Amino acid sequence: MSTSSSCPKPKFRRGEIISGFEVVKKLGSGGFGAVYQVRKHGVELALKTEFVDENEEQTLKNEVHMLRLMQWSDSFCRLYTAKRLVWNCQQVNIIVMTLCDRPLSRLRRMMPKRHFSKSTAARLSFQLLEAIRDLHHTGILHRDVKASNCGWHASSRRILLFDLGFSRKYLELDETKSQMRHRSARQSAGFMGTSKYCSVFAHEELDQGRRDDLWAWLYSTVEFFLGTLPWAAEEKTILVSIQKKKVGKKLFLKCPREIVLIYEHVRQLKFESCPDYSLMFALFHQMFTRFEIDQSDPLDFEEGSAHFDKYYKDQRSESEDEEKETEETSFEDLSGVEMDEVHKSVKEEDKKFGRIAAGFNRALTRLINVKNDLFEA
Ligand SMILES: Nc1ncnc2c1ncn2[C@@H]1O[C@H](COP(=O)(O)OP(=O)(O)OP(=O)(O)O)[C@@H](O)[C@H]1O
Repeated sequence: MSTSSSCPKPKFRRGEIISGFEVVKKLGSGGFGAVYQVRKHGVELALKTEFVDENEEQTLKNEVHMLRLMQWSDSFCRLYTAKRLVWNCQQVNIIVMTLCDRPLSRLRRMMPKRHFSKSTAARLSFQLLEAIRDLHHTGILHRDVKASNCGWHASSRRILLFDLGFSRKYLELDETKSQMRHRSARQSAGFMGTSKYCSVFAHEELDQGRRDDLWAWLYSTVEFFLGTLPWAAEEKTILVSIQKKKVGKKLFLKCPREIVLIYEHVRQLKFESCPDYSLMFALFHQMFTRFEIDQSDPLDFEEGSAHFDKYYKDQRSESEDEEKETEETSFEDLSGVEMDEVHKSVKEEDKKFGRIAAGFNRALTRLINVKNDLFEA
C-alpha cells in the first residue's frame, strides 16, 4: 500500500515542449502523476504524466484505458492523445485531455462557510451523480469519488469526473451465456479510496461495488450542502469509520429531505445491487421544483451569481500546496487491477462493455484523432 505524493514525477519546465505541447504551468500532482496546463495551436489542455517503471504501478495505463471507454459521456474529459515517450533519458507516459477550470473542492472552500448555496449544491450533486451513473453503465467503478477529483468545465457548464487511475471494471464476460455478469467479491480487496469519503465497507477492505461510489458521492454531497463532515478533523481512519457507522441517518437530516430518501435507498444496497438511478434522479427533480431551481441560473462561482463578485472574481488560484486538503488517499496493491490487460485489443474490451458505448467511442475517437499507442513502447 502506498500513499499520496510517494513517488517521483516528471518535472516539466514552463515553456518546455512535450510531444508538441507547450507547458504553461503545473496544476498539481497526485499519488502517482503530475498534471500540467499545456497549449497547442492556441488550445489549452491538461497533460498528466508519470514515470514508466516496469516494477511499479502505472496508473495512467489504467486511466487512459478507462477514459477511452468513457468518451461517449459528457461527464468525462475528452482524450486527445496518450503516449509513451523518452524525456531526459527516462520513459514517461503522458495523456492529454480537456482542461478543467478548478476542482470542485477548491470552489467549495472559496465560499464563506465552505459550502455552496442550496441551488448550486443540488445541481452539482446531480451532475456528479450523472457522471457516476455513466461510469457504472459502462461497467466501471471509480473507487475514489470526491470533489477534488471533479473539475468544473465552464464552457459546457459541466462537472467532469477525473482521476480514473484506480477505477476498475465490475463486469466480466460469462463465456457460457455470452453475457456480462457482476464479478464476484474478492475475499480481501485492500483499502482503496479516501478515508474521509469512502464507504464503511471500503474501510473494512471489502471489495467495492456500485454502492461504494454512491456512498462517497453521498458524503461529498453533504459537504456541498453543509460545508463539512463530522470526521473532517479525525486523522485515524478507524475512528472515521466508527463515526460513519454511528452517525447513520442523522448526518443527512440537515440536507434537503430528498437526500435523506436517497440515503435510505443507498443504505440497503448490497455488493452486487444495481442502484435505482431513476429513483435518485426523480428525487432530484422533485428537489429542483421544491426549491424553484432554474438550471439556467448562474452557479455560485459563475458570473451573475450573488457570490461571484465577492468570493470568486478576483481570487487567484491557490498554490499547489494550499490546494490539497488533508485527505489521506491510500491505494490497494495494484496487482488486482491487471495492468497488462491494457495492452490487449481495445476492440475486444469495447465489445464486452456494450455496443452503444463502443460505437460512440469509435466515432469520437475518429473525430478527435486520438493517437492510440496506449503506452506501447
Ligand atoms: N483535466 C484536468 N484539468 C484541470 N486540472 C486537472 C485535470 N486533471 C487533474 N487536474 C488537477 O491536477 C491535480 C492533480 O490531479 P491528480 O488526479 O493527479 O491527483 P489528485 O487527485 O490530486 O491525487 P490522487 O491521484 O493522489 O488522488 C489536482 O489538483 C487536479 O484537480
